[in-house]
Amino acid sequence: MAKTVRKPLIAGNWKMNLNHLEAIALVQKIAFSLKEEHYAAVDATVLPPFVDIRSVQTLVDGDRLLLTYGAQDLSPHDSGAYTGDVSGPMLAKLGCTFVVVGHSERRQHHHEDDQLVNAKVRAAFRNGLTPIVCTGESLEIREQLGHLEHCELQIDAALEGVSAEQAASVVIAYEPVWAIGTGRVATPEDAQQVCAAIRRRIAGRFSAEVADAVRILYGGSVKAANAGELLAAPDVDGALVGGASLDGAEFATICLAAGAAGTAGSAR
Ligand SMILES: O=C[C@H](O)COP(=O)(O)O
Repeated sequence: MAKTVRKPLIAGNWKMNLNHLEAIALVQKIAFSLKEEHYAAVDATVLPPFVDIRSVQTLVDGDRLLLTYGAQDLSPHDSGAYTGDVSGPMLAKLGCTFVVVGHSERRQHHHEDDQLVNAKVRAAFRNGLTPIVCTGESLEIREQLGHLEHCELQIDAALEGVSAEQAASVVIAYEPVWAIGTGRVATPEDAQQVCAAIRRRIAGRFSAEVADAVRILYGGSVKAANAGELLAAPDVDGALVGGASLDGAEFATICLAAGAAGTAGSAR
C-alpha cells in the first residue's frame, strides 16, 4: 500500500526537558533548519512542557512559522477543582494543535489506565485538539508474542465512543516500551507489522476510509540515522521522537527524511 494520502507527521516530545528560555532557543534552531517549502511534504510539531507553551506560541505566531505545537497531556475535565491539572480549553486557547494521550510513561508513572486514556481522548476532541494516542507493549508481552493483541486492545479502548469523523483525524503512535529511550530501535519490519495491524483494526471498527486517513507514527529511539528506513515502511506515517527532538538540527533532519519518504511513497 502506497502512502498516497497521508502526509507524514514528525512530533517532537520534549518530555520534562527545557525551560521556557531553552524552548525558545530550540524552536529558533528548528526554524533555521526547516524552511517554509519543506512543510509541503511533512507536518512538524513540537510538544513542550506546559510551562513552555506560551513562549513557543509567541515565537510561532510572531515569526509566522509553519511549525505547530501541542501538549504532552491534558485533564479529562474541562475545568474545576483538579489541582495541578491543565485542561483542554486552556490548551486550545494557547493555539495547541496536538495533545499526547496515553504515553507509556504516564501509564507507568501516573497509573493511567485505558478508561482514563479514553476520557482524555474525548476531552481532546471536545476542545478541538487532535490526540496523539500512544500504544505499545512491554518487552515481556513482546517475548510472549502478545504485542499485536495488546496494541489493538489499547487502541480499541482509547477510541471508545469516538465518532468515525473524529477517528479519521486521530494520530496513533506505536511505541514499544522496550525501545523508548533505550537506543534499541524496532526494525522497520517490527514497526510495519504493528502499524498495519492497528490500521486493520481501525478498518474493522470504523471503515476502510477512516483507516486510510489515520496517521500512525512509530516512536522509540528514532534518530536522523534510522528515520529514513523506518519511515519508508508503508504503514508508518511519521515518528514520535523523544531524545532526538531536543536537538534542532537532528529534529529537522528527521522531518526532511519523513518528507522524502512520503514523496517516494506517493510516487509508488
Ligand atoms: O514520545 C517519545 C517516545 O517516548 C520516544 O522517546 P525516545 O525517542 O527518546 O526513545
